[in-house]
Parts: sequence; C-alpha cells; structure tokens
Amino acid sequence: MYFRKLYTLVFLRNDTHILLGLKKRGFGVDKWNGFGGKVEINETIIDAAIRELKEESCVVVKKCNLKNIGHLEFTFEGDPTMMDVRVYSASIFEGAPTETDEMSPKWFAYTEIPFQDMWPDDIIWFPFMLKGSC
Ligand SMILES: Nc1ncnc2c1[nH]c(=O)n2[C@H]1C[C@H](O)[C@@H](COP(=O)(O)OP(=O)(O)OP(=O)(O)O)O1
Repeated sequence: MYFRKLYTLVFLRNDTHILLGLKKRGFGVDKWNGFGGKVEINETIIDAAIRELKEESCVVVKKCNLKNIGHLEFTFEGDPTMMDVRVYSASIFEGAPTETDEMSPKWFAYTEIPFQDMWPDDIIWFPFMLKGSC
C-alpha cells in the first residue's frame, strides 16, 4: 500500500528542441529534468505547475498554454510514498529561461537529449513524448 504525493513536471518545447534544467541541489541533483515539484496544500495541480516552472526557470506560462501530456508514478524500494507526477508541456510562454538556485536551464535538440545524465526511466518514455504520441 502506497501513500500518493502529487508532483508536477513541465517541459517547454518547440518542434526541434526541449528545455531541460540541471538540478543544482536536493532530490535528483546533477540530473537534467523538466521543471516541477511538490503540489502544496490548497494549491491546484496546474497552479503548482506554473509556480514551480517560474521558481525554477523564471519562465511564466499561462494555464491555457499548458497541455497535460502524461501521468507518471514513481516508487522507491522501502519507501511507502508513491510520487504521482502530472506532466505538462508548453510551447508558448513569457520570459527567457534563467538560472536559479535550483536549476540551470538549457535547450537540447531532440536528437541530443542527455539521457546518461537523467533519471534512468526517462529514456523509456521521452521518445513517446517527443514524438507527440502522449
Ligand atoms: N524518474 C523521474 N523522471 C523524471 N522526473 C522525475 C523522476 N522522478 C522525479 O521525482 N521526477 C520529478 C518530479 C518532480 O518534478 C521533481 C522532484 O521534485 P522536487 O525537486 O523533489 O520537488 P520540490 O518541491 O521542488 O522540492 P524542494 O523545493 O522541497 O527541494 O522530479
């Protein structure tokens, strides 16, 4: 039996490139990932996605430009918490991605995703996301 904890994960992308951030501290440090984190109490999932993206990359996205593209569930051996991650993408946003205390952003061509420096599961589902089949 697992206790679910809600997280968000946002990817900014265009037809050829995706924005990833190198996590500078804490959980997932030194891994490239999308931008996201825990949903706070009394916060909607979409509001959390917008807040985390802004906190971690200084980019502002409107609700209407966020597309819900997936739902991931992660568990770790010996940990009763299930990470329930709601995944979004956006191609319309305001502001230039900027380094913050948590993340260092960089655009990657779809053909040059640094899977060797990402969560090991990413190589399984990223290709579906990049093809637009989710
Ligand atoms: N395996 C895998 N692939 C892709 N993305 C993720 C994973 N595991 C994950 O946890 N994630 C994502 C889901 C979340 O977006 C982040 C983790 O968020 P975290 O940095 O712990 O949350 P914050 O709320 O920002 O944390 P603090 O502010 O408390 O440091 O990784």
